[in-house]
Amino acid sequence: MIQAIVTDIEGTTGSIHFVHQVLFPYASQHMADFVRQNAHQKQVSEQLDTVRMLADCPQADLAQVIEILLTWIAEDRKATPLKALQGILWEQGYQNGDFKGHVYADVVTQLEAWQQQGLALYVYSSGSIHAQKLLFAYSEAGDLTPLFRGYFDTTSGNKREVQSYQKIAQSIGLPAQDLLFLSDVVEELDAAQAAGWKTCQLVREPEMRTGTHPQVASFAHIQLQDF
Ligand SMILES: CSCCC(=O)C(=O)COP(=O)(O)O
Ligand SMILES: [Mg+2]
Repeated sequence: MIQAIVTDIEGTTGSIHFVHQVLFPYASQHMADFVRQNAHQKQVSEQLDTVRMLADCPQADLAQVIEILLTWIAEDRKATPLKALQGILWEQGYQNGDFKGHVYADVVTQLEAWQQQGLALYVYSSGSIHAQKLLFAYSEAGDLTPLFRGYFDTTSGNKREVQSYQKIAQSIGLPAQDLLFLSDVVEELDAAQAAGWKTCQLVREPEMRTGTHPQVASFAHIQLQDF
């Protein structure tokens, strides 16, 4: 019996458009100034050092690190230090009211219903935990953070790797077969399934109908008794 639901964000709880046409452009636009102004802060300098290490450029100066970060944003690289910096940087955008987190209406209704039924709800996204909390705290539907019991990001591992789901199941403290993972990306669902999880693919756009996982177009169509 499903006891906990873990959901992806981009393409699942909210639109791909919001992430790629609002959040990523905001990060690209503000990254250089943000890095230059905050490079001396520990939480930023540590991430910049990790960027240098991952890029195999230990001597890179600030201008080069900024170039690497901008390239990674353009490539949609799920690199943990980039995601950490984006999270810090987006905070200002949310606080200024430059944008609100996009969440589909069916998601809000269904998450509330599941919470009422006693299910434990979690998020697993490549965006940093800080970025996840911001998106749901400043969502178009208001502060949705009380819905979630916990958050997981790439510090638990890559979303396409089986071990990430094993680690998250251990952290949640429930058997894998009692966990349902919701995502739009088949490779992520394949990894969760290989770890013993139940899976369901969100197909928000018809052209995304690929793979062999159970598919729904909306959270409203997810029937937990079918898993
Ligand atoms: C957490 S908000 C920003 C989302 C993001 O940065 C991203 O890369 C989307 O990843 P997801 O795993 O939710 O598809
Ligand atoms: Mg996704």
